[in-house]
Amino acid sequence: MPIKIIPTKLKDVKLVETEVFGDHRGFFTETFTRNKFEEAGIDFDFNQDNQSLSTQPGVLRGMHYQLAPYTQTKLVRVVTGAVYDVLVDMRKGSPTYGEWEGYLLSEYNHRQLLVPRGFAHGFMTLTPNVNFAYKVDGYYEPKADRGIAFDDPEIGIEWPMSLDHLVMSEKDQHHPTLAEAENNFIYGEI
Ligand SMILES: Cc1cn([C@H]2C[C@H](O)[C@@H](COP(=O)(O)OP(=O)(O)O[C@H]3O[C@H](C)C(=O)[C@H](O)[C@H]3O)O2)c(=O)[nH]c1=O
Repeated sequence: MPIKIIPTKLKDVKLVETEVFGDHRGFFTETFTRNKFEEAGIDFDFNQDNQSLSTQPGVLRGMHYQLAPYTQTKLVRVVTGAVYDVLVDMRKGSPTYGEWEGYLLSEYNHRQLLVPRGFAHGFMTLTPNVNFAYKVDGYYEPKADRGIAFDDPEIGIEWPMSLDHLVMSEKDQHHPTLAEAENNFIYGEI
């Protein structure tokens, strides 16, 4: 079965579903198969694999990106648990610049999300013990690591849980707004 691609409201952002083989033991799925993904139009030279564990519901990581030339395409998925995954289009000139969209990714729907370069990415955990795994096609570069505020009123992300008791890193509590943020993304040039 070919990879199923589900388009989204945001330009160039895709949800991805691979074939899941369930049986009395559980399930098997190929989470990444280069030729099948290429046939589906997802052709990136992933060079780093990441995993994070978030132990509680209400952990919010984001909204992160790396400045050019250290931008990253990300292929993200949830191994255990469930998250509300959110993207913001930061590409100046994009038809969806400044817009956001959220996606339910979980161990149950097996959905993956392709995050193009030039998007801020974050997620809120909906369950305990969320193992979040993702591939990137650009190495981590601390000097290019940036973020925008998860609660930027001009973006207006509608998170599914109360913002009163979030579990966040110190840096994620103090990002600038999109309007204030350092941003060198030009649509069509990254
Ligand atoms: C991202 C990254 C981090 N680190 C180190 C840096 C820190 O000492 C530690 C935790 O990093 P951070 O707090 O940035 O981790 P997250 O909050 O999960 O950030 C990630 O989560 C959001 C949702 C993303 O989309 C990004 O991939 C990434 O920013 O891992 C590395 O050594 N390599 C890396 O590639």
